[in-house]
Amino acid sequence: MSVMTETAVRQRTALLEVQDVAVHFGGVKAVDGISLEMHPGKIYGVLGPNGSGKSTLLGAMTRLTPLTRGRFVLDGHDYTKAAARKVHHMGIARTFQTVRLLDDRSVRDNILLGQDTLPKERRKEATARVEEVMERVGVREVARMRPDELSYGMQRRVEFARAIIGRPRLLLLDEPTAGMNNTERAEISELMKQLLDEGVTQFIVEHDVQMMVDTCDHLFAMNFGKLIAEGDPREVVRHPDVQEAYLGKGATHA
Ligand SMILES: Nc1ncnc2c1ncn2[C@@H]1O[C@H](COP(=O)(O)OP(=O)(O)OP(=O)(O)O)[C@@H](O)[C@H]1O
Repeated sequence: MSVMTETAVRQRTALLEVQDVAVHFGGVKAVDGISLEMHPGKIYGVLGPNGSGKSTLLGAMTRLTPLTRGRFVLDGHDYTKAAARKVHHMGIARTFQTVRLLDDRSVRDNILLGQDTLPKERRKEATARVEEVMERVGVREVARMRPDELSYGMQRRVEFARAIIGRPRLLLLDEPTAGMNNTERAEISELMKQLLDEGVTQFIVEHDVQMMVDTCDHLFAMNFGKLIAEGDPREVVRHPDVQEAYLGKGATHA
């Protein structure tokens, strides 16, 4: 048997394993038996038409949405039954498709909000980092303002800052560039690449196919709650089932 270095062992271990996950809402099979793996140091994306189950999958991964069946394993630890708060502590953070900020708190307080439940040391560390994080996502000048005084694009940046302040290992982004102009989109893509360099594995739900091809290392495609393709982004968007499901029959893209 060959002796593997520690690095080789780590590379073989998936950061996140999703095993036969299903989420049914009554008769609606929003997620219907998804199995996938994400490895450290990559940007993953999921494409799929409206209602194909992308956001539900993301909600299930963070344990905010109850599972019908399946398992989640983060770095070898099964967290299928863990509370959402615990999952956050384990290093999974997310942004939401619709901005969820508190309008009676400042931008700065909103960014720190999710840290309340962390152990004291990690909370202190997050507070010490808040200026740097605000600078990074471009909201430092509006730190004292309330979210409802900001443009939608700025509100999305605040959400992004809130998700990265705790240094997650896995960052789940639900349509991070929705409502943004091209310059802002490019800035978010750049920020994602920087985070990747710092070792933050990412999973993005996004309808912007070109951005997904440009940004992601690996794409998943969903339809009717199932995985219909995965692999190299350019190959996935050319896959006949993806073309038909997502891009419309006869469409060509990328
Ligand atoms: N809380 C819920 N109760 C009942 N049905 C739900 C619930 N959440 C989602 N669904 C249904 O589950 C299916 C998948 O929805 P989901 O929002 O996950 O899709 P999506 O791929 O993220 O869509 P979009 O691209 O429009 O955001 C849809 O049919 C939706 O109506």
